[in-house]
Amino acid sequence: MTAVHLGMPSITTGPPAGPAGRPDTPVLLDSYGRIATDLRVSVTDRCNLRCTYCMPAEGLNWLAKSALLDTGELIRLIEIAVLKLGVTELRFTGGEPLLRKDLEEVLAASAALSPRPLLSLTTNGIGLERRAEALAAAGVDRVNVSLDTIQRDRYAELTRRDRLPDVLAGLRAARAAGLAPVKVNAVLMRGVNEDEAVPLLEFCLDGGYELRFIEQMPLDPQHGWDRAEMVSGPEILAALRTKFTLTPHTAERGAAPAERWQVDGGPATVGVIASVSQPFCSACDRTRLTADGQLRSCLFGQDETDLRGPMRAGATDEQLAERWRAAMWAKPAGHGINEVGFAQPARPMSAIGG
Ligand SMILES: Nc1nc2c(ncn2[C@@H]2O[C@H](COP(=O)(O)OP(=O)(O)OP(=O)(O)O)[C@@H](O)[C@H]2O)c(=O)[nH]1
Ligand SMILES: C[S@@+](CC[C@H](N)C(=O)[O-])C[C@H]1O[C@@H](n2cnc3c(N)ncnc32)[C@H](O)[C@@H]1O
Ligand code: SF4
Ligand code: SF4
Repeated sequence: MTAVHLGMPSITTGPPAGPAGRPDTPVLLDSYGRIATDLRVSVTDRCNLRCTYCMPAEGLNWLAKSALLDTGELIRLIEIAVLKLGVTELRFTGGEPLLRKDLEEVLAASAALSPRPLLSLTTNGIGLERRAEALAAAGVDRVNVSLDTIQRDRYAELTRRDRLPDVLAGLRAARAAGLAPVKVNAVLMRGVNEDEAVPLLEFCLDGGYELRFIEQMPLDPQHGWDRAEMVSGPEILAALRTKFTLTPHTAERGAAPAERWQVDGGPATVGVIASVSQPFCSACDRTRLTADGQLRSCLFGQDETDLRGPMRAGATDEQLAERWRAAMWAKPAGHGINEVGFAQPARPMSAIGG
């Protein structure tokens, strides 16, 4: 599917047009006709791991505490998204979202909204063992845990922290707390862990986790991404097929980044998030909020819209909602990674919210 640009002349019926041809609708519509119903909220840019492909050993220049949205500000923007802008799903991410001590409070406030949004978390799993029950009680529906290797030495090298046992305990705790399905996200890297496609799937089949492999994208702070080094979706599928029979999953994919396959006839599945080799931007339903209150219409966008400044200056809910709608109308068609002249956004993945 290709995104079709909704220019002003093509809109002849329906709601009246707003600024720059935007129809006066309450939802987060963009000029290509997509509606964002999935808000990804980064609650911090900090992390307790240092995955080599994500941040340097010394960490990054973290946002100052005063720059971060506080609990009340976060909840207010979530309320605006759900109650005024038609957002139906919230994903909390980071950095490492479990580093936010007020996460359960934000989750509980989100779960109390009517209509209640779906709530999920993307985490590295450190500390999940201790918090899984509380997260479930606060209203989290499901979690995605990042795990790129099941070899302890390799994990310590790749993340620069010897924490694999904590992550495995976190996965078990999430499953026990009923946060289903528990998904596992893995990035394969050439010469690092590309030999783990099959072992990771065996591990997830054993544990009852839903595994997805992710193509590495140009979002590293070092700007060192190299297309030739990326382990692509087709390569990953070929590796899996040396051991498993994969058949396309019949469920409607919708806006999901992962293309899913049934493993050995099902019901277990494995997914591939091939953002680079098979972009899914034309069906995108995402809007993003950074931990310092900047709105991004696209993971790869060059522009951000400040919500924190106006909010702290006394803007009303409707004024903030209007800024949000206007920013989303200007959302780009796609990430442009495969186009000449592509430029990586200034913020790395960990500061945008992966
Ligand atoms: N290009 C692109 N990639 C994305 C986007 N959102 C997530 N991803 C990629 O998908 C990976 C997994 O994201 P998750 O946080 O698990 O979210 P998800 O796959 O949408 O989650 P589910 O709803 O559980 O399937 C991320 O690490 C990114 O690599 C997006 O909007 N654009
Ligand atoms: C940025 S992290 C944030 C949440 C949490 N710290 C975690 O690791 O799950 C979210 C996801 O982004 C993935 N990621 C980080 N850098 C990436 C890149 N350049 N390309 C693709 N995925 C990336 C990670 O592997 C992880 O699964
Ligand atoms: S991928 Fe997640 S866990 Fe790893 S360094 Fe980045 S933010 Fe931290
Ligand atoms: S790259 Fe941008 S347009 Fe494409 S799926 Fe991600 S957020 Fe949506």
